Amino acid sequence: MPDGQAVVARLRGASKRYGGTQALDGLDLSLHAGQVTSLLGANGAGKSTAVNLLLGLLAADAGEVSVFGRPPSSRAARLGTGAMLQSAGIPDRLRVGEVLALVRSYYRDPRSVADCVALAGLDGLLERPYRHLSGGQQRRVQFALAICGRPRLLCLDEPTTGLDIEARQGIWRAVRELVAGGSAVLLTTHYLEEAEALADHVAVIDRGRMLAQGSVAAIRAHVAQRRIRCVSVLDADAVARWPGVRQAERDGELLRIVADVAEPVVRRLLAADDRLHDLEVQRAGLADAFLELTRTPQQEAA
Ligand SMILES: Nc1ncnc2c1ncn2[C@@H]1O[C@H](COP(=O)(O)OP(=O)(O)OP(=O)(O)O)[C@@H](O)[C@H]1O
Repeated sequence: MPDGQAVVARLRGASKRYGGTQALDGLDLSLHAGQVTSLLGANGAGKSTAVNLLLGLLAADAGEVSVFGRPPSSRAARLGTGAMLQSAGIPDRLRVGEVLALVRSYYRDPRSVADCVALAGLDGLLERPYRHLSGGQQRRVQFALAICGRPRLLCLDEPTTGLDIEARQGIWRAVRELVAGGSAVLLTTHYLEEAEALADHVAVIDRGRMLAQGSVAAIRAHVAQRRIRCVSVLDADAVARWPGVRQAERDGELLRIVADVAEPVVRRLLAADDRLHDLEVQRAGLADAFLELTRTPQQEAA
């Protein structure tokens, strides 16, 4: 667990059931000031439910939920929390500048319009009716609304889905800036490279339970494997039987290998094929670790 930073929000043993579906099952999660926590999990794992509990939009059936030490539905928690959810509910007859003015008016010390425009990339959009914006532009407006109250807790539920690379990187820059200013950010995403780029802390959940949590490096360490790639004429099935090789397959002229430890396999490859070239070795990424963890749901938390 990250330490040294104040806990801003917490789920403790939180459970939530919808009819026959146990969406959250005793989940513990702490969000710390100045850190991005990325909540990862397959579709239906319970991520949005956790976010909705923190926002006070749903009540837990059991366990405790607190934001700044208070119930999420309290005024202090609501005014100190910004959120970007999967559905926005913005009155779409308004212009972007009008929506922003409306939401800014809720807060005592809102961020300036110029800051919101710069952080969310809204240049040239303030006069446009919200309903005429592209999906990606609407997401940027939603981000501006989430941050305009200078939230100490920012919940972003799949914020960059459908955004182009530039817009996505704009949101990443803004998140880094907010975190550097001390906000706690909860980010749910299916883009694992996004979690890899932003998260100080990663929590992987499955069927409403915590599977593993820790730094990106700690989660990656669940999978020690290396990926080896080279152009070689060696027979993939034969290589797959070498000691320490988990998997080998041919992809055109490429041989792709997954190995427990790279060096002995690389030595043997070079010895077996003196015309082998374009050799690359990569460590497992967060995506490999995520797949491994969610394939073996009984695995203990880190
Ligand atoms: N209002 C609801 N009524 C009934 N079941 C629901 C409701 N909301 C969520 N669920 C169920 O609860 C489980 C968790 O849903 P949740 O939306 O929290 O998952 P998620 O991890 O956010 O998924 P995704 O990645 O698809 O957004 C799912 O099985 C979902 O079908």
